[in-house]
Amino acid sequence: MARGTILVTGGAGYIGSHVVLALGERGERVVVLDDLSTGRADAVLHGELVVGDVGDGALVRRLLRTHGIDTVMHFAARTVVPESVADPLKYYRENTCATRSLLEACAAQGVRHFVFSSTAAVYGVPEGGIADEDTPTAPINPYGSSKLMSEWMLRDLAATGALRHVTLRYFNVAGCDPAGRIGQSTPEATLLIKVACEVALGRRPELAVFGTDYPTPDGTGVRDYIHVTDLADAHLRALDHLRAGGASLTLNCGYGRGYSVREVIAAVERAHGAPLPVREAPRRPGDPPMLIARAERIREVLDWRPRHDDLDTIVASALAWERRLAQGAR
Ligand SMILES: NC(=O)c1ccc[n+]([C@@H]2O[C@H](COP(=O)([O-])OP(=O)(O)OC[C@H]3O[C@@H](n4cnc5c(N)ncnc54)[C@H](O)[C@@H]3O)[C@@H](O)[C@H]2O)c1
Ligand SMILES: O=c1ccn([C@@H]2O[C@H](COP(=O)(O)OP(=O)(O)O[C@H]3O[C@H](CO)[C@H](O)[C@H](O)[C@H]3O)[C@@H](O)[C@H]2O)c(=O)[nH]1
Repeated sequence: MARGTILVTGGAGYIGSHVVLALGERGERVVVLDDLSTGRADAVLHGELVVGDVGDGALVRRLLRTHGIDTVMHFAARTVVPESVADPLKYYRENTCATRSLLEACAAQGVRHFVFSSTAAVYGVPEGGIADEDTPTAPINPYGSSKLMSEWMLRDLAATGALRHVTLRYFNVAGCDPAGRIGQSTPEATLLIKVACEVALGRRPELAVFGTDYPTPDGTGVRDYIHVTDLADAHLRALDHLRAGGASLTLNCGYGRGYSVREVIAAVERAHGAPLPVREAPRRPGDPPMLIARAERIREVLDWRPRHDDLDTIVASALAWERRLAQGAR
């Protein structure tokens, strides 16, 4: 069957740009729609970039029609948990309402396949800190709620037979393209590994450890960090699954192992070769103590085989990219 063109929303952002690169390496036809609010045009190394809002229904319908798009990969979103606590309606507008508008356009134009960037934040505080795909969803911050509502709309639309979807619930994504072509360039980043690398290179004065009294082995937050290149591969496999006629799926994307904030700091110190200036700080609003994936299903169903499942590898690639940024790269 002929491969249709893929619309990648948010393809100029951190994760989206890595997936666009992987699609390009496979010779897929790609159109990126991104408003460049946190993404960068020069991170789009493949396909055509259209600058615009994913919530602009008329624009999206025109793109779907004129490019003959049969698959949408939807990354565009606001992604900062504490910001969502402070400004929840922004998250419901930019994540939930924009996704509703996108889905409406997809249904109207006959898009058949949809790959959605969801999040482990839909689980809230799962028992034991570990979640499989059947763990009840109970988000504890508006970011997670905004994404869960999007999941529900997608599920319900798929139930009408309009399209099939793979919803990928990412745990904590980190690291950069091992070849150093693109990386994480998010301005005013809040994610731990990115921030720690900025501190290592003197671009920030210190690293705040948000919470040292969690019920975890060393008192700091525990997360399941997954390399962005392995995550990009999961997207290609999701695409192949849908093209082969596979059923709609919801899958965790993680390695099934957790690291504390202190363990991440130690890994950055190993890669950097020097201690980081660290300050203990209060808990950050909206943060669960521990979030680890049970991630067997994606291996079984998509035959996903991660190749970068190692914290030191993840951190080394993130630090290498940060050095390039410090030298003026994108
Ligand atoms: N980074 C993580 O650890 C993580 C974890 C779980 C889920 N996710 C999800 O993955 C997706 C990508 O996240 P990321 O880390 O690459 O973030 P990012 O901010 O780097 O990328 C988001 C991209 O979407 C664009 N965008 C935002 N709003 C838009 C709009 N209304 N119209 C068009 N473009 C818009 C931004 O300019 C940016 O390029 C998001 O949906 C996020 O919720 C990320
Ligand atoms: O400067 C920092 C930054 C983070 N942390 C801590 O490090 C851990 C990881 O925090 P991140 O900000 O790196 O990531 P989150 O777990 O908050 O959230 C990320 O992963 C989630 C899923 O697990 C969501 O999908 C979300 O999009 C994405 O931001 C948390 O315990 C946090 O408190 C610090 O101590 N200091």
